[in-house]
Amino acid sequence: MHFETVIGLEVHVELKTNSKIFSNAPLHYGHEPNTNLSVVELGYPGTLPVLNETAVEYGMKAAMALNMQIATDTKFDRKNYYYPDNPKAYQISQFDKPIGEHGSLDIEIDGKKKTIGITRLHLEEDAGKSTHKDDYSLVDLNRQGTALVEIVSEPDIRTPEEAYKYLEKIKSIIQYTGVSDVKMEEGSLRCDANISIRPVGQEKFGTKTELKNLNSFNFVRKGLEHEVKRQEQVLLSGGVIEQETRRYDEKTGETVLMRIKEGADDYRYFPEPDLMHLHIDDEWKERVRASIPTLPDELREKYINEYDLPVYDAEILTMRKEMSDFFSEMVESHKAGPKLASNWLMGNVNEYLNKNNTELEDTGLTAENLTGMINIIEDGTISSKQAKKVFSVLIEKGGTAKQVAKELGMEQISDPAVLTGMVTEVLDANEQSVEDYKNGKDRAIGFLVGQIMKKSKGQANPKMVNQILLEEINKR
Ligand SMILES: Nc1ncnc2c1ncn2[C@@H]1O[C@H](COP(=O)(O)OP(=O)(O)OP(=O)(O)O)[C@@H](O)[C@H]1O
Ligand SMILES: [Mg+2]
Ligand SMILES: [Mg+2]
Repeated sequence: MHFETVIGLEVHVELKTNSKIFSNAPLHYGHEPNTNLSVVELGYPGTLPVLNETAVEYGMKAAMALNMQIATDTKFDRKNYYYPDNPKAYQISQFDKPIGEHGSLDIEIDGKKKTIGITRLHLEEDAGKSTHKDDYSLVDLNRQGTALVEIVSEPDIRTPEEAYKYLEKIKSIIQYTGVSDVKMEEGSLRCDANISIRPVGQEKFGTKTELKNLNSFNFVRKGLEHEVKRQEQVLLSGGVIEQETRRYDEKTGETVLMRIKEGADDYRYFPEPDLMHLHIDDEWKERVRASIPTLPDELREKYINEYDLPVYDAEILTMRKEMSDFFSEMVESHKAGPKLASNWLMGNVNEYLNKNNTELEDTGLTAENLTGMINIIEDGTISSKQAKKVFSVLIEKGGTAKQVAKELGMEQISDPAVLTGMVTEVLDANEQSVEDYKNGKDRAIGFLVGQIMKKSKGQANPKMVNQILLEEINKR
């Protein structure tokens, strides 16, 4: 029997607000445990939540960037559950009136566009963080009350690879809006993956399991791949899939049972009595909409159509906003050739960023100086080999390419008069080679070029040397 896979993803994104969603406690990643707290997060009786306006705007921004309709009337609800990292014993979330609905995003699979529906985006507060040791557990409530959006996809995803692409796209779009750092390693982007299989041709969905503890996009893909196989085995051996939550184990690459999944009824959702309905008028919506920058899909089209970049280049350059801003500045403000600019960014620059695990904005490189370097390669001031050394200095320390090349003593000799002088000297000293060349031994040229390069300590412009050499030989 052949099965088809059905996947729906829940993505949680922490919003980069200065304070928490329902209190003025500050937000900092990596602070001493249990220091960024107020009585609201601690659930003291008699405390009241106050909604953070920026969190609402950030939620709207993310929802708009994902092509969603923004609610005019929205409200908050209590989702009740007890866990040590949730001292109030409920989470304020949104149940039946989320801030955003009916969205979508496009992914590309084998060169074809596929649209994935997004059911909803709702605002909620994050829980604290538990760390489990051998015989005890630690609770850090700093994260408690952090503004969060949950973005729930339609079950439109059909393969683990599509799930991977969907996550990359969501990450990129949210990163462009600036409402979150979307760093999976710091937990500001997290993903739960729901998955079921059904016999090919069957319309009704199979029972789903939900995978948690997926700490990278790669683990999401691997966890789903494993879960497809596991569910197939269960069904083929006559078993049934239980609706359950499973944990992905990074060491074994397998998924293991965590708990039988609660249904929505178990949470006893009810309207949050301490917060009023929130009305979002058109004026507010439009103000927020106007603050959304050009998003990656639109930029990608522009790079392909206006700058003639290959699809691959356009895709890589538009993944992160810093990168596309940098590229656009090179091309638009400093008139760099798009393909040359792209080659450097996708090649040496990306290689450096990956190797050093750093971001473009934390290096010494500027769009102006990288363009300047490309220009002095083009006009022959430095060779492309020398450029590698100049580049290292530019990205590590900064400076202009001209100045760095001068400091490294590597400016190419491109003055025709100086080069002609060198060529003449070498020809005078190697009459036999000149003779050989005239008798058809082409290899003699290589020897002569070598002598000139040696004389110039490698600094002669090779293109010009070749040209002048041939002219001077022909004169003899
Ligand atoms: N049969 C199915 N197979 C695979 N995915 C499914 C199936 N049915 C629903 N889904 C997906 O599962 C996800 C359910 O997420 P949702 O947030 O609505 O519920 P939940 O996981 O029960 O709630 P909670 O936020 O409490 O975890 C959605 O992305 C949906 O597309
Ligand atoms: Mg959910
Ligand atoms: Mg879920």
